[in-house]
Amino acid sequence: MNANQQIAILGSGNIGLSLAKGLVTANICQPSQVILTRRNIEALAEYEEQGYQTTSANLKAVKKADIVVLAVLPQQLNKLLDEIKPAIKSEKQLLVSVISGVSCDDIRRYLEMNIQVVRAMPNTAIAIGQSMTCIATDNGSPKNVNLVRSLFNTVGVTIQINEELMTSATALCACGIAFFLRSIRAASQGGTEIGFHAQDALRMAAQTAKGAADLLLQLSSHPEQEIDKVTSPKGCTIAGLNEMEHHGFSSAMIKGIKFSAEKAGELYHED
Ligand SMILES: NC(=O)C1=CN([C@@H]2O[C@H](COP(=O)(O)OP(=O)(O)OC[C@H]3O[C@@H](n4cnc5c(N)ncnc54)[C@H](O)[C@@H]3O)[C@@H](O)[C@H]2O)C=CC1
Ligand SMILES: O=C(O)[C@@H]1CCC=N1
Repeated sequence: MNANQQIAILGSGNIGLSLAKGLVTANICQPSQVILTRRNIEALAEYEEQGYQTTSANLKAVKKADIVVLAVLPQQLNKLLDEIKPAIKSEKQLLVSVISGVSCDDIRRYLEMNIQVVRAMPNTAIAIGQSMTCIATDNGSPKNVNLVRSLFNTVGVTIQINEELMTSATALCACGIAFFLRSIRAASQGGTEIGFHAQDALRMAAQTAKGAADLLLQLSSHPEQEIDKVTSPKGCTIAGLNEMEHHGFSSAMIKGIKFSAEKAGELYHED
């Protein structure tokens, strides 16, 4: 972003604030170029002290912004769109939506406007520059898609996918943070039961998970290839692994991800 541009994040909750922190930490913009909105702006006091613009006035924020990020819950979106519609100029702003289960077309239809919309599905690791962000659009120009990708590339890794796969991307990557965290937590609980203090067990489990992920990412290898290197014949790894599989370890993860993807597809249109 150049120094004159401003980005408005409408709905500065968990993911909106993670995005703001990530962009500032990566030096993409100064806090003063980021307008954070939230209904209760007292919750943003610490951000205001750090130099971010904070307001509950979405309309004013949109008027000032070049890039508008929609970051409210799916069920809060229509009310927000009603509020900001008068300030949206298709030739001025780019709309970026991180909202699960809402298509680019849903947004255009609701606004009754032919504005470019690019969807981005980050995860909360964006706050530390480690997001896996999936990008999709049905009418964004290559220039705008590249702009959004370049923003999110500074706070992790991006991949462009077909929009139909965005609910799947939500389950695998955005919800995925919680799934992997729960498995690390479970490993640490096992570690405590076999003798480590809880704090040590958690650190040991987290670093082991990080090492496992990096083996795949840095060596471009397959999990089973790396697993084969750990499982000594008649050893304790294969014994533990098979015991986990007898209890449905892989199956639980697969079923959970499928269920999560189904739910992601229903979030906007339910109730
Ligand atoms: N939390 C996550 O890891 C991810 C969330 N998402 C999507 O991002 C969106 C937000 O999720 P979270 O940050 O988890 O929810 P959240 O509830 O933490 O944040 C939403 C924020 O929007 C604010 N808000 C609601 N209506 C508003 C309005 N009219 N004007 C201004 N602010 C308003 C709420 O006060 C709240 O702070 C959802 O659509 C979710 O599907 C996408 C990827 C990852
Ligand atoms: O749980 C949710 O609905 C949101 C979407 C992806 C991550 N959190």
